[in-house]
Amino acid sequence: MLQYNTDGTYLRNGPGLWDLGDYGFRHLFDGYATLVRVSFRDGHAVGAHRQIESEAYKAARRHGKVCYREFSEVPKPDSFKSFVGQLASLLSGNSLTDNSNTGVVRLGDGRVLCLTETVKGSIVVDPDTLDTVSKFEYEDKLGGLIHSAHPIVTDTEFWTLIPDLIRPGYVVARMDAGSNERQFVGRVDCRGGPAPGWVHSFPVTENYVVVPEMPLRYCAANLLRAEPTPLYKFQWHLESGSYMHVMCKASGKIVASVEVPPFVTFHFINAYEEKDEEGRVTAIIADCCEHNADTSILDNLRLHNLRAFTGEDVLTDARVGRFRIPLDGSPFGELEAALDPEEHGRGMDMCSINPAHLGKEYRYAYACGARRPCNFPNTLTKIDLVEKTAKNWYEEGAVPSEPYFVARPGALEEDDGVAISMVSAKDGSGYALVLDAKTFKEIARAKFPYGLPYGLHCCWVPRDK
Ligand SMILES: CC1=C(/C=C/C(C)=C\C=C\C(C)=C\C=C\C=C(C)\C=C\C=O)C(C)(C)CCC1
Ligand SMILES: [Fe+2]
Repeated sequence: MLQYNTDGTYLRNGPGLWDLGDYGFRHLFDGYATLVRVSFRDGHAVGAHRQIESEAYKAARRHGKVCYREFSEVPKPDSFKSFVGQLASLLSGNSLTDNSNTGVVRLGDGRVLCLTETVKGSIVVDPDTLDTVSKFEYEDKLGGLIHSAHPIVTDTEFWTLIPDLIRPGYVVARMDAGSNERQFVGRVDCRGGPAPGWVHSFPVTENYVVVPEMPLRYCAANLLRAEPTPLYKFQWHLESGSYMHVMCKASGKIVASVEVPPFVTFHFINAYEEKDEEGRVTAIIADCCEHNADTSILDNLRLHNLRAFTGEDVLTDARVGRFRIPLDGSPFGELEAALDPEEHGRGMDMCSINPAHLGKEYRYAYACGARRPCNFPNTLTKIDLVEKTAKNWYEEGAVPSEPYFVARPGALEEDDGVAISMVSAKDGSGYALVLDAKTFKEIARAKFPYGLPYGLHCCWVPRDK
């Protein structure tokens, strides 16, 4: 029995199925999407889980093998002829996966969408039955085969970033709630390297979109390869430089483009406008889960490493990376740790905030941190960016997923609510964990009748909506 007075459904998406008969995937991000639901009602929790019926998943089930290009795996060409065929289908985007195993968002009009990095991998699901309802198809001419897996979604709009691999750059687009038509807002040309930097996510402020250009760049040749390369679909171009661009939401004009120290991030936490005493915007502050400019986190996440914890501390260090992007025309921006990474055990990823503070000044972030030695983030951490401290939750041998913040209805304070996570316990069982976001102490846990795989991102569907 849960003593928790917010009714609604917590949804979590992630790559949950890594085995096809005798064949096993090798990387965490390859798994076929598993959607989990925990519905809270009158103090009780009811759970369910289901595979998303993507074309990639259905074809793999039908043929007992990988049929589309996943994060690290690609279909094995049976012959040179079929390889040529694959090349053609890659150029058209046909061979790319629609395995929407990364995020789940509730759009302003109530539709629930599962997402990955491919545009075709946007799939509408039913949050009650977990049915795969339909493909989400854009009704515009913007095109693009890949996009940021994390759009910015509010009750009224949707912002997305589309990398352009042909003419290296990014297109920024927005879409009204209730529509399937993205509108072109503006374009950022890359300042370095042969291809755009990977944009798994990006932040916005009230008036600006921040476009990151990191030295971990998409690589067309790696997209074509049959075997996983050390950096999968990407290449590290330290020499290309790292940049942060700021685009005005209203005009689509670039108001700042600065060089910054090298960085590696999947997840931006939030961003806001820094103002002087007269209320003029002087800089953009953008925070992310930053892996100390080290790409080896991608290797850390190979299933072989995750399944073989030897007691050795192998998780690479991460921090809350805080960018300061000046708007006065200076050519350089800053990147520093927002707090001492020891506060959260030098592990930092899978973050959430109070959505009421999206794009605005904020104080708290919730994420997965580390208690060392470990091979994967194994704590939940509440970061106080003002005090520069962290409160940590830990249970021996447990692996918690993204702590997702849900505000208490009528809340006035930023941390008035709960953080919900799903935890895999040491004995293989699992439970949904509800932490008081203020104290970061456990309020309730609901045990599942069976263990569930690890998962990535979440959303909340309030009961009345
Ligand atoms: C990147 C491309 C593709 C696929 C991307 C996919 C399937 C997922 C990416 C997920 C990410 C980046 C998740 C990050 C999680 C980080 C964790 C758990 C960190 C923990 C460390 O502390 C396609 C779809 C194959 C297309 C090409 C590009
Ligand atoms: Fe993500």
